Amino acid sequence: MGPNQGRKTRVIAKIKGFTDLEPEASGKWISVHRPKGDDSETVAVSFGDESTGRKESYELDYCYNRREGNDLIFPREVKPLIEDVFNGCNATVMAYGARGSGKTFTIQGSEGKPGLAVLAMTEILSMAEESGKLISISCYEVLKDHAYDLLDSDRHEVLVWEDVARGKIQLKGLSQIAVKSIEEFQKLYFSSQNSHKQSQKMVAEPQYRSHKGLIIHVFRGNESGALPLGKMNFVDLAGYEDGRKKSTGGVNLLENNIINKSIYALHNVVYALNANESHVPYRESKLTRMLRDSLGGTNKILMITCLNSSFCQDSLYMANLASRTCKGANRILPDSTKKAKSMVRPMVLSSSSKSRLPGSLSATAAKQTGTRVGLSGNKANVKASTIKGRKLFDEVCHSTKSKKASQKESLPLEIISTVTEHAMSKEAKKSSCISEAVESLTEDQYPLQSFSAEESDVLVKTSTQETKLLDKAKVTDENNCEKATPDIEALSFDGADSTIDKENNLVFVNKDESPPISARLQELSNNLRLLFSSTPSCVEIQSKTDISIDGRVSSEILEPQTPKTPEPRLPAYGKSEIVDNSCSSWKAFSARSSRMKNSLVDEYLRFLNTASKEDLKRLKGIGEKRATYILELREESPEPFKDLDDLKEIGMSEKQIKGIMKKEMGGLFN
Ligand SMILES: Nc1ncnc2c1ncn2[C@@H]1O[C@H](COP(=O)(O)OP(=O)(O)OP(=O)(O)O)[C@@H](O)[C@H]1O
Repeated sequence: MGPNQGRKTRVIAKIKGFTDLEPEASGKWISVHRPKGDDSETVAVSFGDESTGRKESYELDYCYNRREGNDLIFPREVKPLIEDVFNGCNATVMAYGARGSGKTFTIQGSEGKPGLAVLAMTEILSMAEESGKLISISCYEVLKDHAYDLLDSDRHEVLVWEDVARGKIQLKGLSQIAVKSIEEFQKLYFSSQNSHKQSQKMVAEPQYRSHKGLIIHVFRGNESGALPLGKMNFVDLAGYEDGRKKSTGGVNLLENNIINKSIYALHNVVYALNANESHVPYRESKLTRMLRDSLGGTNKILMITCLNSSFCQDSLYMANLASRTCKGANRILPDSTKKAKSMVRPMVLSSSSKSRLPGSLSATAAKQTGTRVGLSGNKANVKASTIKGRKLFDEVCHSTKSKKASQKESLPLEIISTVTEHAMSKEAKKSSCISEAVESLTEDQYPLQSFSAEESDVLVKTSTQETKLLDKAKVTDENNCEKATPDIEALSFDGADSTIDKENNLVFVNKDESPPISARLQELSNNLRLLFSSTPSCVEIQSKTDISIDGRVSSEILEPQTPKTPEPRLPAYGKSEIVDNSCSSWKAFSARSSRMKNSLVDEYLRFLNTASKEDLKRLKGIGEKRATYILELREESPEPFKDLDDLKEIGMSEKQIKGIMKKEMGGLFN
């Protein structure tokens, strides 16, 4: 590694090697200037736009050119991280970039050209053999902010549980398989990454893209009692694509926005860590939540910006992003920032003084990046890059920072791994497997009463056992998410539409003060009455947006209305429904009761998002500690509870919520 060896994060780039489709001549638009050759502390990556003659430069820690492959990147960048892992740290190597920029080639590699993960595993296995360590792997995929286990043939969903009090992350339901040889690893790894078996959700998406992650766990001890030592993450992020392009190659725009948002979220986290900010916005995406215990503290991060070798506007955006993230490392680079102006602006490569990034966050991000981490050479902007508490890309303004959040970051993080039985090939099954589930608490073991104020010190289900490696048996985690998911899904929102709904809901959040609980209950009561009113069964029931936050129900809803011919519409919970005139009473009843259920869930979540601490404590199952934690979460994000899944953040299961709601709301029917 170069002179930045001591740094927590290194942001480098790799220009994709030429392929048959991209002849050498096409690579002139991008060049690298390394002032001190291989030992350069920083390098400048320049992009020339042949049509306008403009040139833009971005400063990064290093950049590998087209001819420098993984065999060179590995010993310089990745091998030192492996040593850290064997010394008890976690390390994360991430490749991101435009679509087709060589991310998979860099991380995974191809036949005969091993990627960084494969080279790392070869080294790790050899070090493990020498030092008597045990190795296992997990593979996952993050699709639309949901994680799935890639070592499981059903690709069940993986849940991320955080024990904030103890600083632990639990990837609930993620399989681990022990590996002893590189052949064994390659078989598992490649089949998990490249298999066309998809979860049901994925099948519904013809051109889905996802982030793919590999975790290499290193254990000390022996097979009858191993303890986690460190882990190494490799993440191949989904390809970036400007969401505002006219043609996105058939890619779903919403999906694209989610992907871009999570790429920004990752950079925000790395920037905040580099800048030693007191608040690190891990909660902005599933991926950053999953990686949380590998990113903070003394853990190491290597970010690899993959750049297309021929002209690609999206690669420019990525280089810009990388350069900004690089600046989080307490460095101010006035010269290079003066150079970079407008080339990163989408569509138009000219004259604005403020650099903008496209995508879902563009409106806000453009405004904020202009003033926060400017690349325009404006001194104030350069200064802004070192201001603590600021972010590169910020969708919502975070008004206050929680001191407690910073305390949380400093807590020791341990790995709690959950092992599920997997259904891999016979060969895979032969390999010995991490066998003992760390814990197998079921929801039933956490009765509602256990979350009283006095006993709420356990915020999430946590392990009381150490992860152990056993030689043969594989034990199923009875509490894996396969069991939990159907219930959750029954009440959760459709991913795509709920995003829109959630954003709209922000309008209704009263941030200034929490209405009295009586008003809130009145509002719930109105909702319930509405749902139980004698409206003819085939008349559309108004969506919740017709009910105002102050508890009044619009007269338009209460007044009896002439039954209309129903039309397709987008109700509060995202799915387009038509109430058919010919529907049976049972269907009508089911539709209503499911709306009622959704309405209650929504009201409950809204209450958690807005109520005062005192009011929160009045809810069953909340208590002092949980109420305090909820307020902390609200400081980090104005609306932390968007769906039932988010309640796991405060250690509440769906079953508990339903029970609580039954108790809270039951009185309204009396
Ligand atoms: N350094 C390289 N040398 C030669 N060929 C490469 C190199 N990097 C990538 N390629 C080739 O370019 C193509 C795209 O690469 P790859 O699939 O790694 O891109 P990607 O960024 O992962 O794409 P996506 O965004 O679709 O996931 C592949 O055919 C790959 O073999």
